[in-house]
Amino acid sequence: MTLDIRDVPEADLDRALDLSYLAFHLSPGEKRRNRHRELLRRCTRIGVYDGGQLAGLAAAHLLTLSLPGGQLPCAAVDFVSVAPTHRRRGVLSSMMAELWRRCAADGQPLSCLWPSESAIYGRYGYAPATETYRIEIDSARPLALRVAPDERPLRLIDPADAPAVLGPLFDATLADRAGRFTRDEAWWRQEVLNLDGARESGSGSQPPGPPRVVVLGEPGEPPAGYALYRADGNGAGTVTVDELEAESAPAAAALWAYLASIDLTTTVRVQARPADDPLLYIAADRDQVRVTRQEIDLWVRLVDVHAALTARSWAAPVDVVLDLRDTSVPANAGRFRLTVGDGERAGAGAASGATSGAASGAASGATWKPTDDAADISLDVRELGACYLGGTRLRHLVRAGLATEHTPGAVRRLEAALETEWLPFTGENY
Ligand SMILES: CC(=O)SCCNC(=O)CCNC(=O)[C@H](O)C(C)(C)COP(=O)(O)OP(=O)(O)OC[C@H]1O[C@@H](n2cnc3c(N)ncnc32)[C@H](O)[C@@H]1OP(=O)(O)O
Repeated sequence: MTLDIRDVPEADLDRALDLSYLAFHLSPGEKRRNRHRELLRRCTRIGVYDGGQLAGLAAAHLLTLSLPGGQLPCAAVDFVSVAPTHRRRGVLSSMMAELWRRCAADGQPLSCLWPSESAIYGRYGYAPATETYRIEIDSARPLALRVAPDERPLRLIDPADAPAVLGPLFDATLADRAGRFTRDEAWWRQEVLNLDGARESGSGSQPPGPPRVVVLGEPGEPPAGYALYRADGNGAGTVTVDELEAESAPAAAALWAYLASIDLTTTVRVQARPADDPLLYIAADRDQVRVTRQEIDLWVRLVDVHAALTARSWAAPVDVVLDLRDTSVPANAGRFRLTVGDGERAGAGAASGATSGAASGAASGATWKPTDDAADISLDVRELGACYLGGTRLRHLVRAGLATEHTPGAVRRLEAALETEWLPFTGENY
């Protein structure tokens, strides 16, 4: 069997979708298929051909991910499918190797994905980097909060107007939360608001199509917060919250109080919230606001460690030598000195919301240089990726035996530099 790895041309988009549906056991209708075709058309597409047969497919959306104090282009892997007749012969491994080459050529220092099975992607250097909570509010009674709600008016707006009205507030959140994707108008319309109704939104009895959009603030002024939600039922129904952003705790309190007071509903179900969501602290009765599920969210891979480390901001100065293992991308492997000389300046980038553009190493104040000096810490690129957005504590990985500290105190110092004000959060899927 001679396998040939090459780009999947647009002419093969339908074959690629058929392979994907075969691998995932799906039979979508025309609307969903059209959506998938359009998504796949915009992706980088790597195919493995066995003669005339497409036997393997890996695609990557070209997205931009928020980092502590910045943003970087990110290859967001999707549609990974190998024909059942060709599995376990290294097809996936060959596609991942090709993906690293493409990332280097296309200037994407990061890659991310949601795995179909957690056991698959660690071997390729991916690690869980963000976490999400599912939250349920018992709204059969008024929501008791310890913070007085912002008293500005709430209004429902046409979802078609939402990208323009909500976009600036969402963009501002990127400076606080690493792990989020930037959005353009098309992303808002199709992926977030489902304006064409092609996305598989609406679980169970929840209606598909666009969500309700409620905005906090005086008309004509920038909103202080918003929520995207759906309501169903008749008497004991459920409000399902897709997204909620607020500029302050009182603004968030106003929106949560609104969602919990919608008539004919008794439960508010929140699909994805950060693990440090202020709601968990301002709820006066924590029995009324329960975390019903805790999940790994986004998996991240540092494809170009130098670009990744010099693009983020750092919370404290640090000077450590890391002995880094990377079996898939050898250019990352070796002993390197990470120096962040000016912690104050590095932190200021995040505080001022310096989020525009791609890699901007100048703002981070970090250098990452090869060295012959003895290592302070040894670890795999997978563990560095887990800590990169600030969601995993390096000391926990050392305690778990996945990284080694050679110089006492080095792990604490690096951990202090990696720390972020808020935990990273993704909160949406593509
Ligand atoms: C981001 C995404 O799109 S996630 C979606 C992934 N796709 C799916 O789940 C669809 C159904 N499954 C498939 O299409 C295939 O089985 C794939 C893509 C998961 C694996 O493709 P294959 O070509 O069989 O993988 P390949 O032969 O390259 O295996 C590489 C390694 O991963 C391991 N591996 C592959 N699949 C799995 C799995 N499901 N669970 C655990 N290990 C796995 C192999 O054992 C092998 O290990 P080794 O390097 O130690 O020998």
